[in-house]
Amino acid sequence: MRADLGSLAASLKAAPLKDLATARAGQASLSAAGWTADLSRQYLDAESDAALLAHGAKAGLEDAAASLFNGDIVNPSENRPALHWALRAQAPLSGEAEKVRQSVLPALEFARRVQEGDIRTVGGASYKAVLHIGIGGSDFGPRLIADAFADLAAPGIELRFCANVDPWDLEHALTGLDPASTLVVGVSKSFGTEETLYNLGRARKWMEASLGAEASRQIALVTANPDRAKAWLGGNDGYLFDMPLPVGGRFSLWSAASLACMIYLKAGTFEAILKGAAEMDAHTRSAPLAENLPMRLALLDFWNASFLERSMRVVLAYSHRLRMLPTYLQQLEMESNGKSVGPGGVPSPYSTAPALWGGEGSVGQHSYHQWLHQGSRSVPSEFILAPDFDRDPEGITALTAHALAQAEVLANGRSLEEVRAEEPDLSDAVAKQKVHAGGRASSFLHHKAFGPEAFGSLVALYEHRTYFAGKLWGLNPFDQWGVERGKTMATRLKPALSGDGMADDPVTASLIKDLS
Ligand SMILES: O=P(O)(O)OC[C@H]1O[C@H](O)[C@H](O)[C@@H](O)[C@@H]1O
Repeated sequence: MRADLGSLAASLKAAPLKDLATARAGQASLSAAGWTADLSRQYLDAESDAALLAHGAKAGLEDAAASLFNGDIVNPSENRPALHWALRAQAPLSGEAEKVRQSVLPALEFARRVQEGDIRTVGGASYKAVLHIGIGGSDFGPRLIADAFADLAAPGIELRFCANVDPWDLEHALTGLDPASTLVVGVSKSFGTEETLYNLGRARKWMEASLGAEASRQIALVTANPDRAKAWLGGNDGYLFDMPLPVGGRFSLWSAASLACMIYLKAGTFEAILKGAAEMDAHTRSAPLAENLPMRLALLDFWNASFLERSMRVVLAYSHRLRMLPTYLQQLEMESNGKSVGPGGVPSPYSTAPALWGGEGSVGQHSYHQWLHQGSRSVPSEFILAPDFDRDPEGITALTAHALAQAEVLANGRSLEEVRAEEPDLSDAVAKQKVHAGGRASSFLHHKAFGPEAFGSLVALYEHRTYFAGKLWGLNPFDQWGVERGKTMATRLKPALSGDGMADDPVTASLIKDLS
C-alpha cells in the first residue's frame, strides 16, 4: 500500500493545485460538532483520496477509536489507557473512566464556592486574584482557555500565569498582587517538575512573608502524585485536587488542571467547553472513517508529512480568541508525535510529525505570510476562521475576506502574465518579483457560532487527530522520552555552573567560562 501512496503522491506533487482544487471544490468538505473543514486545496484527487482512506482502514483507525473509548491500553510505555475524553463525558461511565470523569467535579465545586465567597482567604475575605503555576501540559491549556474567553471572566478576580524558571516570570506575575487576597494554584501531574516546584516555593515564601505558616491555606495543588504534594505542604493545610494518571499532561486541560480557569470564568463556561468536547467525542467514536473529521485530518497529516515530504504545517487562526492555539498545538502534536521510534522499539518507516507553527490572522499577514507566499518552501497552511460573526460587520467582513484571499493566493499564485496584464507599466525586474508561485496547499476550517462549546470541540478534534496520526506513523503519542534527556543534563551541569567541577563538553565548558 505504501508504494501505491508513494507513486500517487509523486504524480500529484507536480500537478497544478488550482486544477486539483477546482475538481474537488464543494466536494471535499466534512463537518463535525458545528465545525466544517474544506480540504479541497490539498494535493489530493479522487484516486489518492480513496487510496488514503483504504490505508486508514487497513491501519485500523476505527479500531483505534474503539480502543481509546473502551479504555484499552493505548499508552504501552506506561501500560495505561488514555482517558482524557472521560473528563468531558456528559453521563456517568464505568470503571476507571468513571473515576476520571468524577475527578473534575471537586474542582468545579471548589471554583463555584470561591466565586460565591464561600471559600475565603486566611483573613476571611473574598479572593481577588488567582496565580496559576505550572508548565507544559500543566500550563498551555489553561492559558489558552483564559485568553480565549477573557470577556467571560467572573467579576472581581484577576488571573495570572507563571511557567518559566526564569525568576522574572514569577516576579512579573506577582506584580501588583496582594498575598492576602491571592490563591496560588500549583499544577504538576508528577509534582516533580523543577520549574513548577521552584516557582511554587518562591510563591509560598512571598505569601508567608505576610501570612506566616497559614500561607498554605491559600494554596491549591493539582497533581497525580498527592504524596509528593503533601510532603511539599509539610503537614500544613492546603487544597489538593486530582489529576488522574490515565490523563496525559498535554491532554489535561479538561481536568482540575484548569482549576484557575474555572475560578476565573463565569459559572457554566467551563462546563460548556466540556460539553463541546463531548460532542466531538461522540462524532469521533461513531462516524465512519470516510466521514470522520479527526481521522480524515490525521490521514491528511500522514499524507503531507510522509508522502509529500512537507516538514512543516502552519496554523493560521483567524480569531483573536484563538491566537494562542498554535502554541498549544505545538505541545499537543509535536510532543505527542515528534518521535521516530514506536512501541517495542520499532522505527517508524515514515517521516513523522511536521514542525507546527503559526499565529493569529490577520496579524501574521504583516509578517511571515510573505514567507508563505514567496519563500522557497511550500508549506501546507490550516486556516481556522472562527471570529464572533455577530460582531461589527465591517471587521468581520474584512477578516473573512483576508482569510479567503490568503488561501486563494497561496493556492493559485500569480503568474508573470497576470502581473503584466494587471500592471503593464512595471519593469521586467519588478514584475518578476511580484510573481507568486502558488501551489501552496491549505485546509479551511470554520465555525459559524464560535464560543466555549465550539472551542471544546475544536481542541478535542485536534486531540483525536493527533492520536490517529500517531497510529498511522506507528508511534505512541502518549509518552515523551525525548524530554527527559535535557532535564538530566541540566541537573548534571548545575555543579559546573557553581564552580564545582567542569562540564565534559568543550563548548559547554567554554560557555560556562564566559558566563562566570
Ligand atoms: O505536569 P508536570 O508533571 O509538572 O509536567 C509538566 C510537563 O513537563 C514534562 O517535561 C513534559 O514534557 C510535559 O508533557 C509535561 O506537561
